[in-house]
Amino acid sequence: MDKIWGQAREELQKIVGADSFATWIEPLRLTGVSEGTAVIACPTRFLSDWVSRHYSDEILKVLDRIEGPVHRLSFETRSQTSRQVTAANSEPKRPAPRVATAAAAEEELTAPLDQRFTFDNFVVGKPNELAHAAARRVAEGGPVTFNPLFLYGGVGLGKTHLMHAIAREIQARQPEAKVLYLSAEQFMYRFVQALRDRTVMDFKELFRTVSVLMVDDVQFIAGKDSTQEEFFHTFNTLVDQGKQIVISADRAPGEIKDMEERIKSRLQCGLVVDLHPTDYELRLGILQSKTDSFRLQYPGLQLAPGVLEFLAHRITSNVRVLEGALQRLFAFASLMGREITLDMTQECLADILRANDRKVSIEEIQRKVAEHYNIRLADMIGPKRVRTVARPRQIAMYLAKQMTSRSLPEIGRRFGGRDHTTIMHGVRKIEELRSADRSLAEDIDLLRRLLEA
Ligand SMILES: Nc1ncnc2c1ncn2[C@@H]1O[C@H](COP(=O)(O)OP(=O)(O)OP(=O)(O)O)[C@@H](O)[C@H]1O
Repeated sequence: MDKIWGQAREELQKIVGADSFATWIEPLRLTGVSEGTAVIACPTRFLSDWVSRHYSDEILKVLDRIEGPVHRLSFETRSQTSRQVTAANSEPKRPAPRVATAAAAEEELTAPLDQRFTFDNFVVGKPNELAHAAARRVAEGGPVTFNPLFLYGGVGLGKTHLMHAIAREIQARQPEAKVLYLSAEQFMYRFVQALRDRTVMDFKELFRTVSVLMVDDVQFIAGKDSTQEEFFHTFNTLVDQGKQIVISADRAPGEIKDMEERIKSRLQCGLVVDLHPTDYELRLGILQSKTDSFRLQYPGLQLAPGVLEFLAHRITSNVRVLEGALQRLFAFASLMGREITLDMTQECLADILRANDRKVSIEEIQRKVAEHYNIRLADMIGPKRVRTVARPRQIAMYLAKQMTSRSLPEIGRRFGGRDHTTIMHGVRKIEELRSADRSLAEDIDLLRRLLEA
């Protein structure tokens, strides 16, 4: 069974994506297949409900392909108290009314925490230091100083990572504390289910007995009136009882449209902190930290100097994209059995690099470098070979290769019709010098920053 499930997991990861896979599919196990029914063990009822509603088609298709006819999924939760069956092309069965104990029900409610999202793995830099410090403070427990802690920021900047890290840390420090972590979407889903099953009182009771409530992506309930109402009451009760609440969203409370004013104002009562877009240093730090873990996964892979710096400069959209790019690069290099070089990086990540292209032109680069080294712009394209001119020219070639998506022959044309091998030589020369000559490396960083500004 493990072999079949191993294969199925690989396929499912490709279909649903790494994040959803880690959250929803990773905790599942296939325990048997008989007469067209695959039995899947699931740690909580909440997870099995969610998976059967959102991923049963994908799981059925994959198992059917690998294992032969599979028409139905049967989910077994750890307690074995219930079995939920989902058939292909049919609506999921309505779960039977529950008479679970409070502890079991709570376990069902809490969304699974991603093992990778810990404080240790979170790289701190200027843009996220305040959010990180606040998250740490909440995770340490002790008297509640700000309630709620409201974390917000753009896509993929680490909100969920910090939320999971807080939840894990509190659980580790105070095993008796009831930490309830879930997304606002899951909150709504459970609330609607409670309405349908007429178990709203249980739902209320459950939420109101937790020690720490953490709700991710709260903007999701904007415009969902009855869910907002319920959320508001839960929120107030917990705050009144001095229980810690942690909320995340993709924007500041005041900017969430279709959210009731009273909720917005409640959300702003504690500490509101912003995860700012990453800067170069933070991106480089994250890449270095991820590279350390990839090195364990792909032992023996060589990484040429300058590749991480190149990625940190060129991929500025968000950390998820940055991570994905690095992952692809390591997987590609390991398949090819080759060192990760700048050329390979550009080839393998062409699509991501294009999407992140900051559109610095070669002319701008030449102008800035000429200004910086106090040489004439005409010398950038001219034939002079004295070092005081040739070195800045090579630096400009290097920056053109790193900061634009132009090919070597194209760059050559902009440098007075030079051959692509001359450009390649220039780029290599600067790569070598960069690692040996600190002041040159600093000069290049400064130039790059000026060009990015
Ligand atoms: N400072 C950081 N250090 C290490 N990894 C980070 C950091 N910031 C983000 N990441 C990683 O980037 C990825 C995206 O982060 P996360 O899911 O927390 O983003 P988010 O802000 O919740 O995004 P969304 O708005 O899409 O929900 C995760 O894999 C996370 O581990």
